[in-house]
Amino acid sequence: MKDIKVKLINNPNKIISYWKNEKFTVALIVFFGLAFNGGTVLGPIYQGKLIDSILRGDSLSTLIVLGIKFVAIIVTIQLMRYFKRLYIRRFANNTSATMRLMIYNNIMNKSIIQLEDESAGNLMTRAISDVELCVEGMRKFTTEVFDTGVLMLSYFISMLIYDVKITILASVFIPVAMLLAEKLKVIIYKYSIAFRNKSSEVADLTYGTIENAILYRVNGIEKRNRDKYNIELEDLQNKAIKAHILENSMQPIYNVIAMLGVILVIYLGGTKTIEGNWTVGIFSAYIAIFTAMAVKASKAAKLFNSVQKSQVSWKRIKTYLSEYQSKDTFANIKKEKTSLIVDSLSFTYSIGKDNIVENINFEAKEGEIIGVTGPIACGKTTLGIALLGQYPYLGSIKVDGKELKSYSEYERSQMISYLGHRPQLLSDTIYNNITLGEDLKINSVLRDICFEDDLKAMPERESTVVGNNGIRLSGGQQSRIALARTLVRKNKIIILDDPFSAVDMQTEEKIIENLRKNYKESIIILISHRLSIFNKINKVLLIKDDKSLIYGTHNELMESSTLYKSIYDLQSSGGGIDEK
Ligand SMILES: Nc1ncnc2c1ncn2[C@@H]1O[C@H](COP(=O)(O)OP(=O)(O)OP(=O)(O)O)[C@@H](O)[C@H]1O
Repeated sequence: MKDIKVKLINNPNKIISYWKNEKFTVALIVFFGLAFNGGTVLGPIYQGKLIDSILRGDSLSTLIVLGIKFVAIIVTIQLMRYFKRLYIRRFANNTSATMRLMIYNNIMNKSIIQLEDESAGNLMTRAISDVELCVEGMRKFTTEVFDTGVLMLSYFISMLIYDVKITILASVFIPVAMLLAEKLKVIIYKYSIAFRNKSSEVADLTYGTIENAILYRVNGIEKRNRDKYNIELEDLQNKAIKAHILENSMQPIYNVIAMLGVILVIYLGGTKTIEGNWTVGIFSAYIAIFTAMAVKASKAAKLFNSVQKSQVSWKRIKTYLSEYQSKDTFANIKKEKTSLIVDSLSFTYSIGKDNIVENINFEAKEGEIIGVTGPIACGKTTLGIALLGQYPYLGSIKVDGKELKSYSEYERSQMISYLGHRPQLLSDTIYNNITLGEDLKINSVLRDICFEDDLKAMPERESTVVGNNGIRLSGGQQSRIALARTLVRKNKIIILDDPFSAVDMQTEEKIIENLRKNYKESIIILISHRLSIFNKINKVLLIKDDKSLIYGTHNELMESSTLYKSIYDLQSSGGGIDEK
């Protein structure tokens, strides 16, 4: 199927928009749907004419002409059916792609706070599986508008043309079957939603189990976890049975109700035929049309059910469908010297909660490395995150004289790079992990992070695939590749949170030396517990337990802060800040 284009859509949270978005395809569906379903009735009509012609003893040539017409009608109708199906499938594919794009766009535009609230990955996986169900319901609905709606209408009209009284009397049972199906959908909906929710829970549990398999094994809790998983699976099965049993067990009942009218058709139509008011061919055509209509009507429940199921999915994805926002990639960043002025900065993750860091003041200029240290949980990581400007903050963070929050998100991403605690490596090559798909030279950054010897031992060099989360690399290699990613663009401000925890002290020293030499246009914020290299950097920010600060050079802090001096001395003699 060619020329499937993913189109942006207005009002993506209204389901009708998806039909509007595919106007041309929908027009073709309507054309072929009307032609196929409207024309289908001609099949039994011509079949009846053929029977009458045989009974009348018409000549062979008349029979052949009638036979050819009959075959031509059948072939044309089937062709119409083929095109109707083709375009409905195209509508479904396009809609599915559009919905996925809108969900992707919505997630990509969520703020960092919203993304932390719900795991973006899980959310996306769940929403995508709902897209499939929802679109399947939309496809069935579109199909059934013609296969049930138009078809039944054309059957009904042709039956009325044959005989109004018989048609009205015999068709009375059909709305009863449809009404029953319609009423039961509420109950089916209830069970269906319980099944879908459980299914999501089990999916989450499955992902969690895969992710934590080794943890469970090492700690000997595999059995406990398996037992819990089994209980959840049993519950899922029960809910699946309840959701499906009612839906499927009702079908024969609808059939019987809808078909009750056939008794009347046989009696009244038969009498009419015996009396000579109908030919055998008309009688046969009428029975065929009525039976087809009754069967269609009894299957209307399927339509209601599929619409109902798709509504369940639609409700779940609806909240993730919002107007497309293209990411702006315009950056107005000063080329000249970088400066950072932090004034009375206070920050907490959730509005209304106590500040985690408070009244932070310091200044830095390009070429400087600023160390941030302090006891466990004093807020070092939090300060690093606050300096990214992704969360709301109080006070001021000025980069090159302009308030950080007044830069656009894209500009901030171009000015500041950040290395968090976890290396967050992609299951890709070393090169792609560093460049994130951009065309960048990485030789010098590999030298800066002292990775050249490591690379020599890898036959594929920078094309080495690191495995899921960098599993094929050592801890120190993982953290240095993540460090290289943070350094490679030489952003104005580089925030490194504990980058050397998996690196030996000698390598750490060499890397710091490289940073000093080769990143003279950047300001580096180096968060660390380990103070051994703090005598080689420009300034140190010590955050104390009571949230108070000391800012100065290493030598100044050694003189002015007994806390800093004692930590430094302790670590120099083999202890650490945590023991303090
Ligand atoms: N995302 C978060 N939401 C709410 N509170 C958080 C969040 N992250 C950290 N905190 C809280 O902020 C406080 C400071 O944590 P932070 O990680 O900044 O300290 P740290 O000095 O970097 O710690 P460590 O030395 O252990 O690395 C802690 O009390 C922690 O519970």
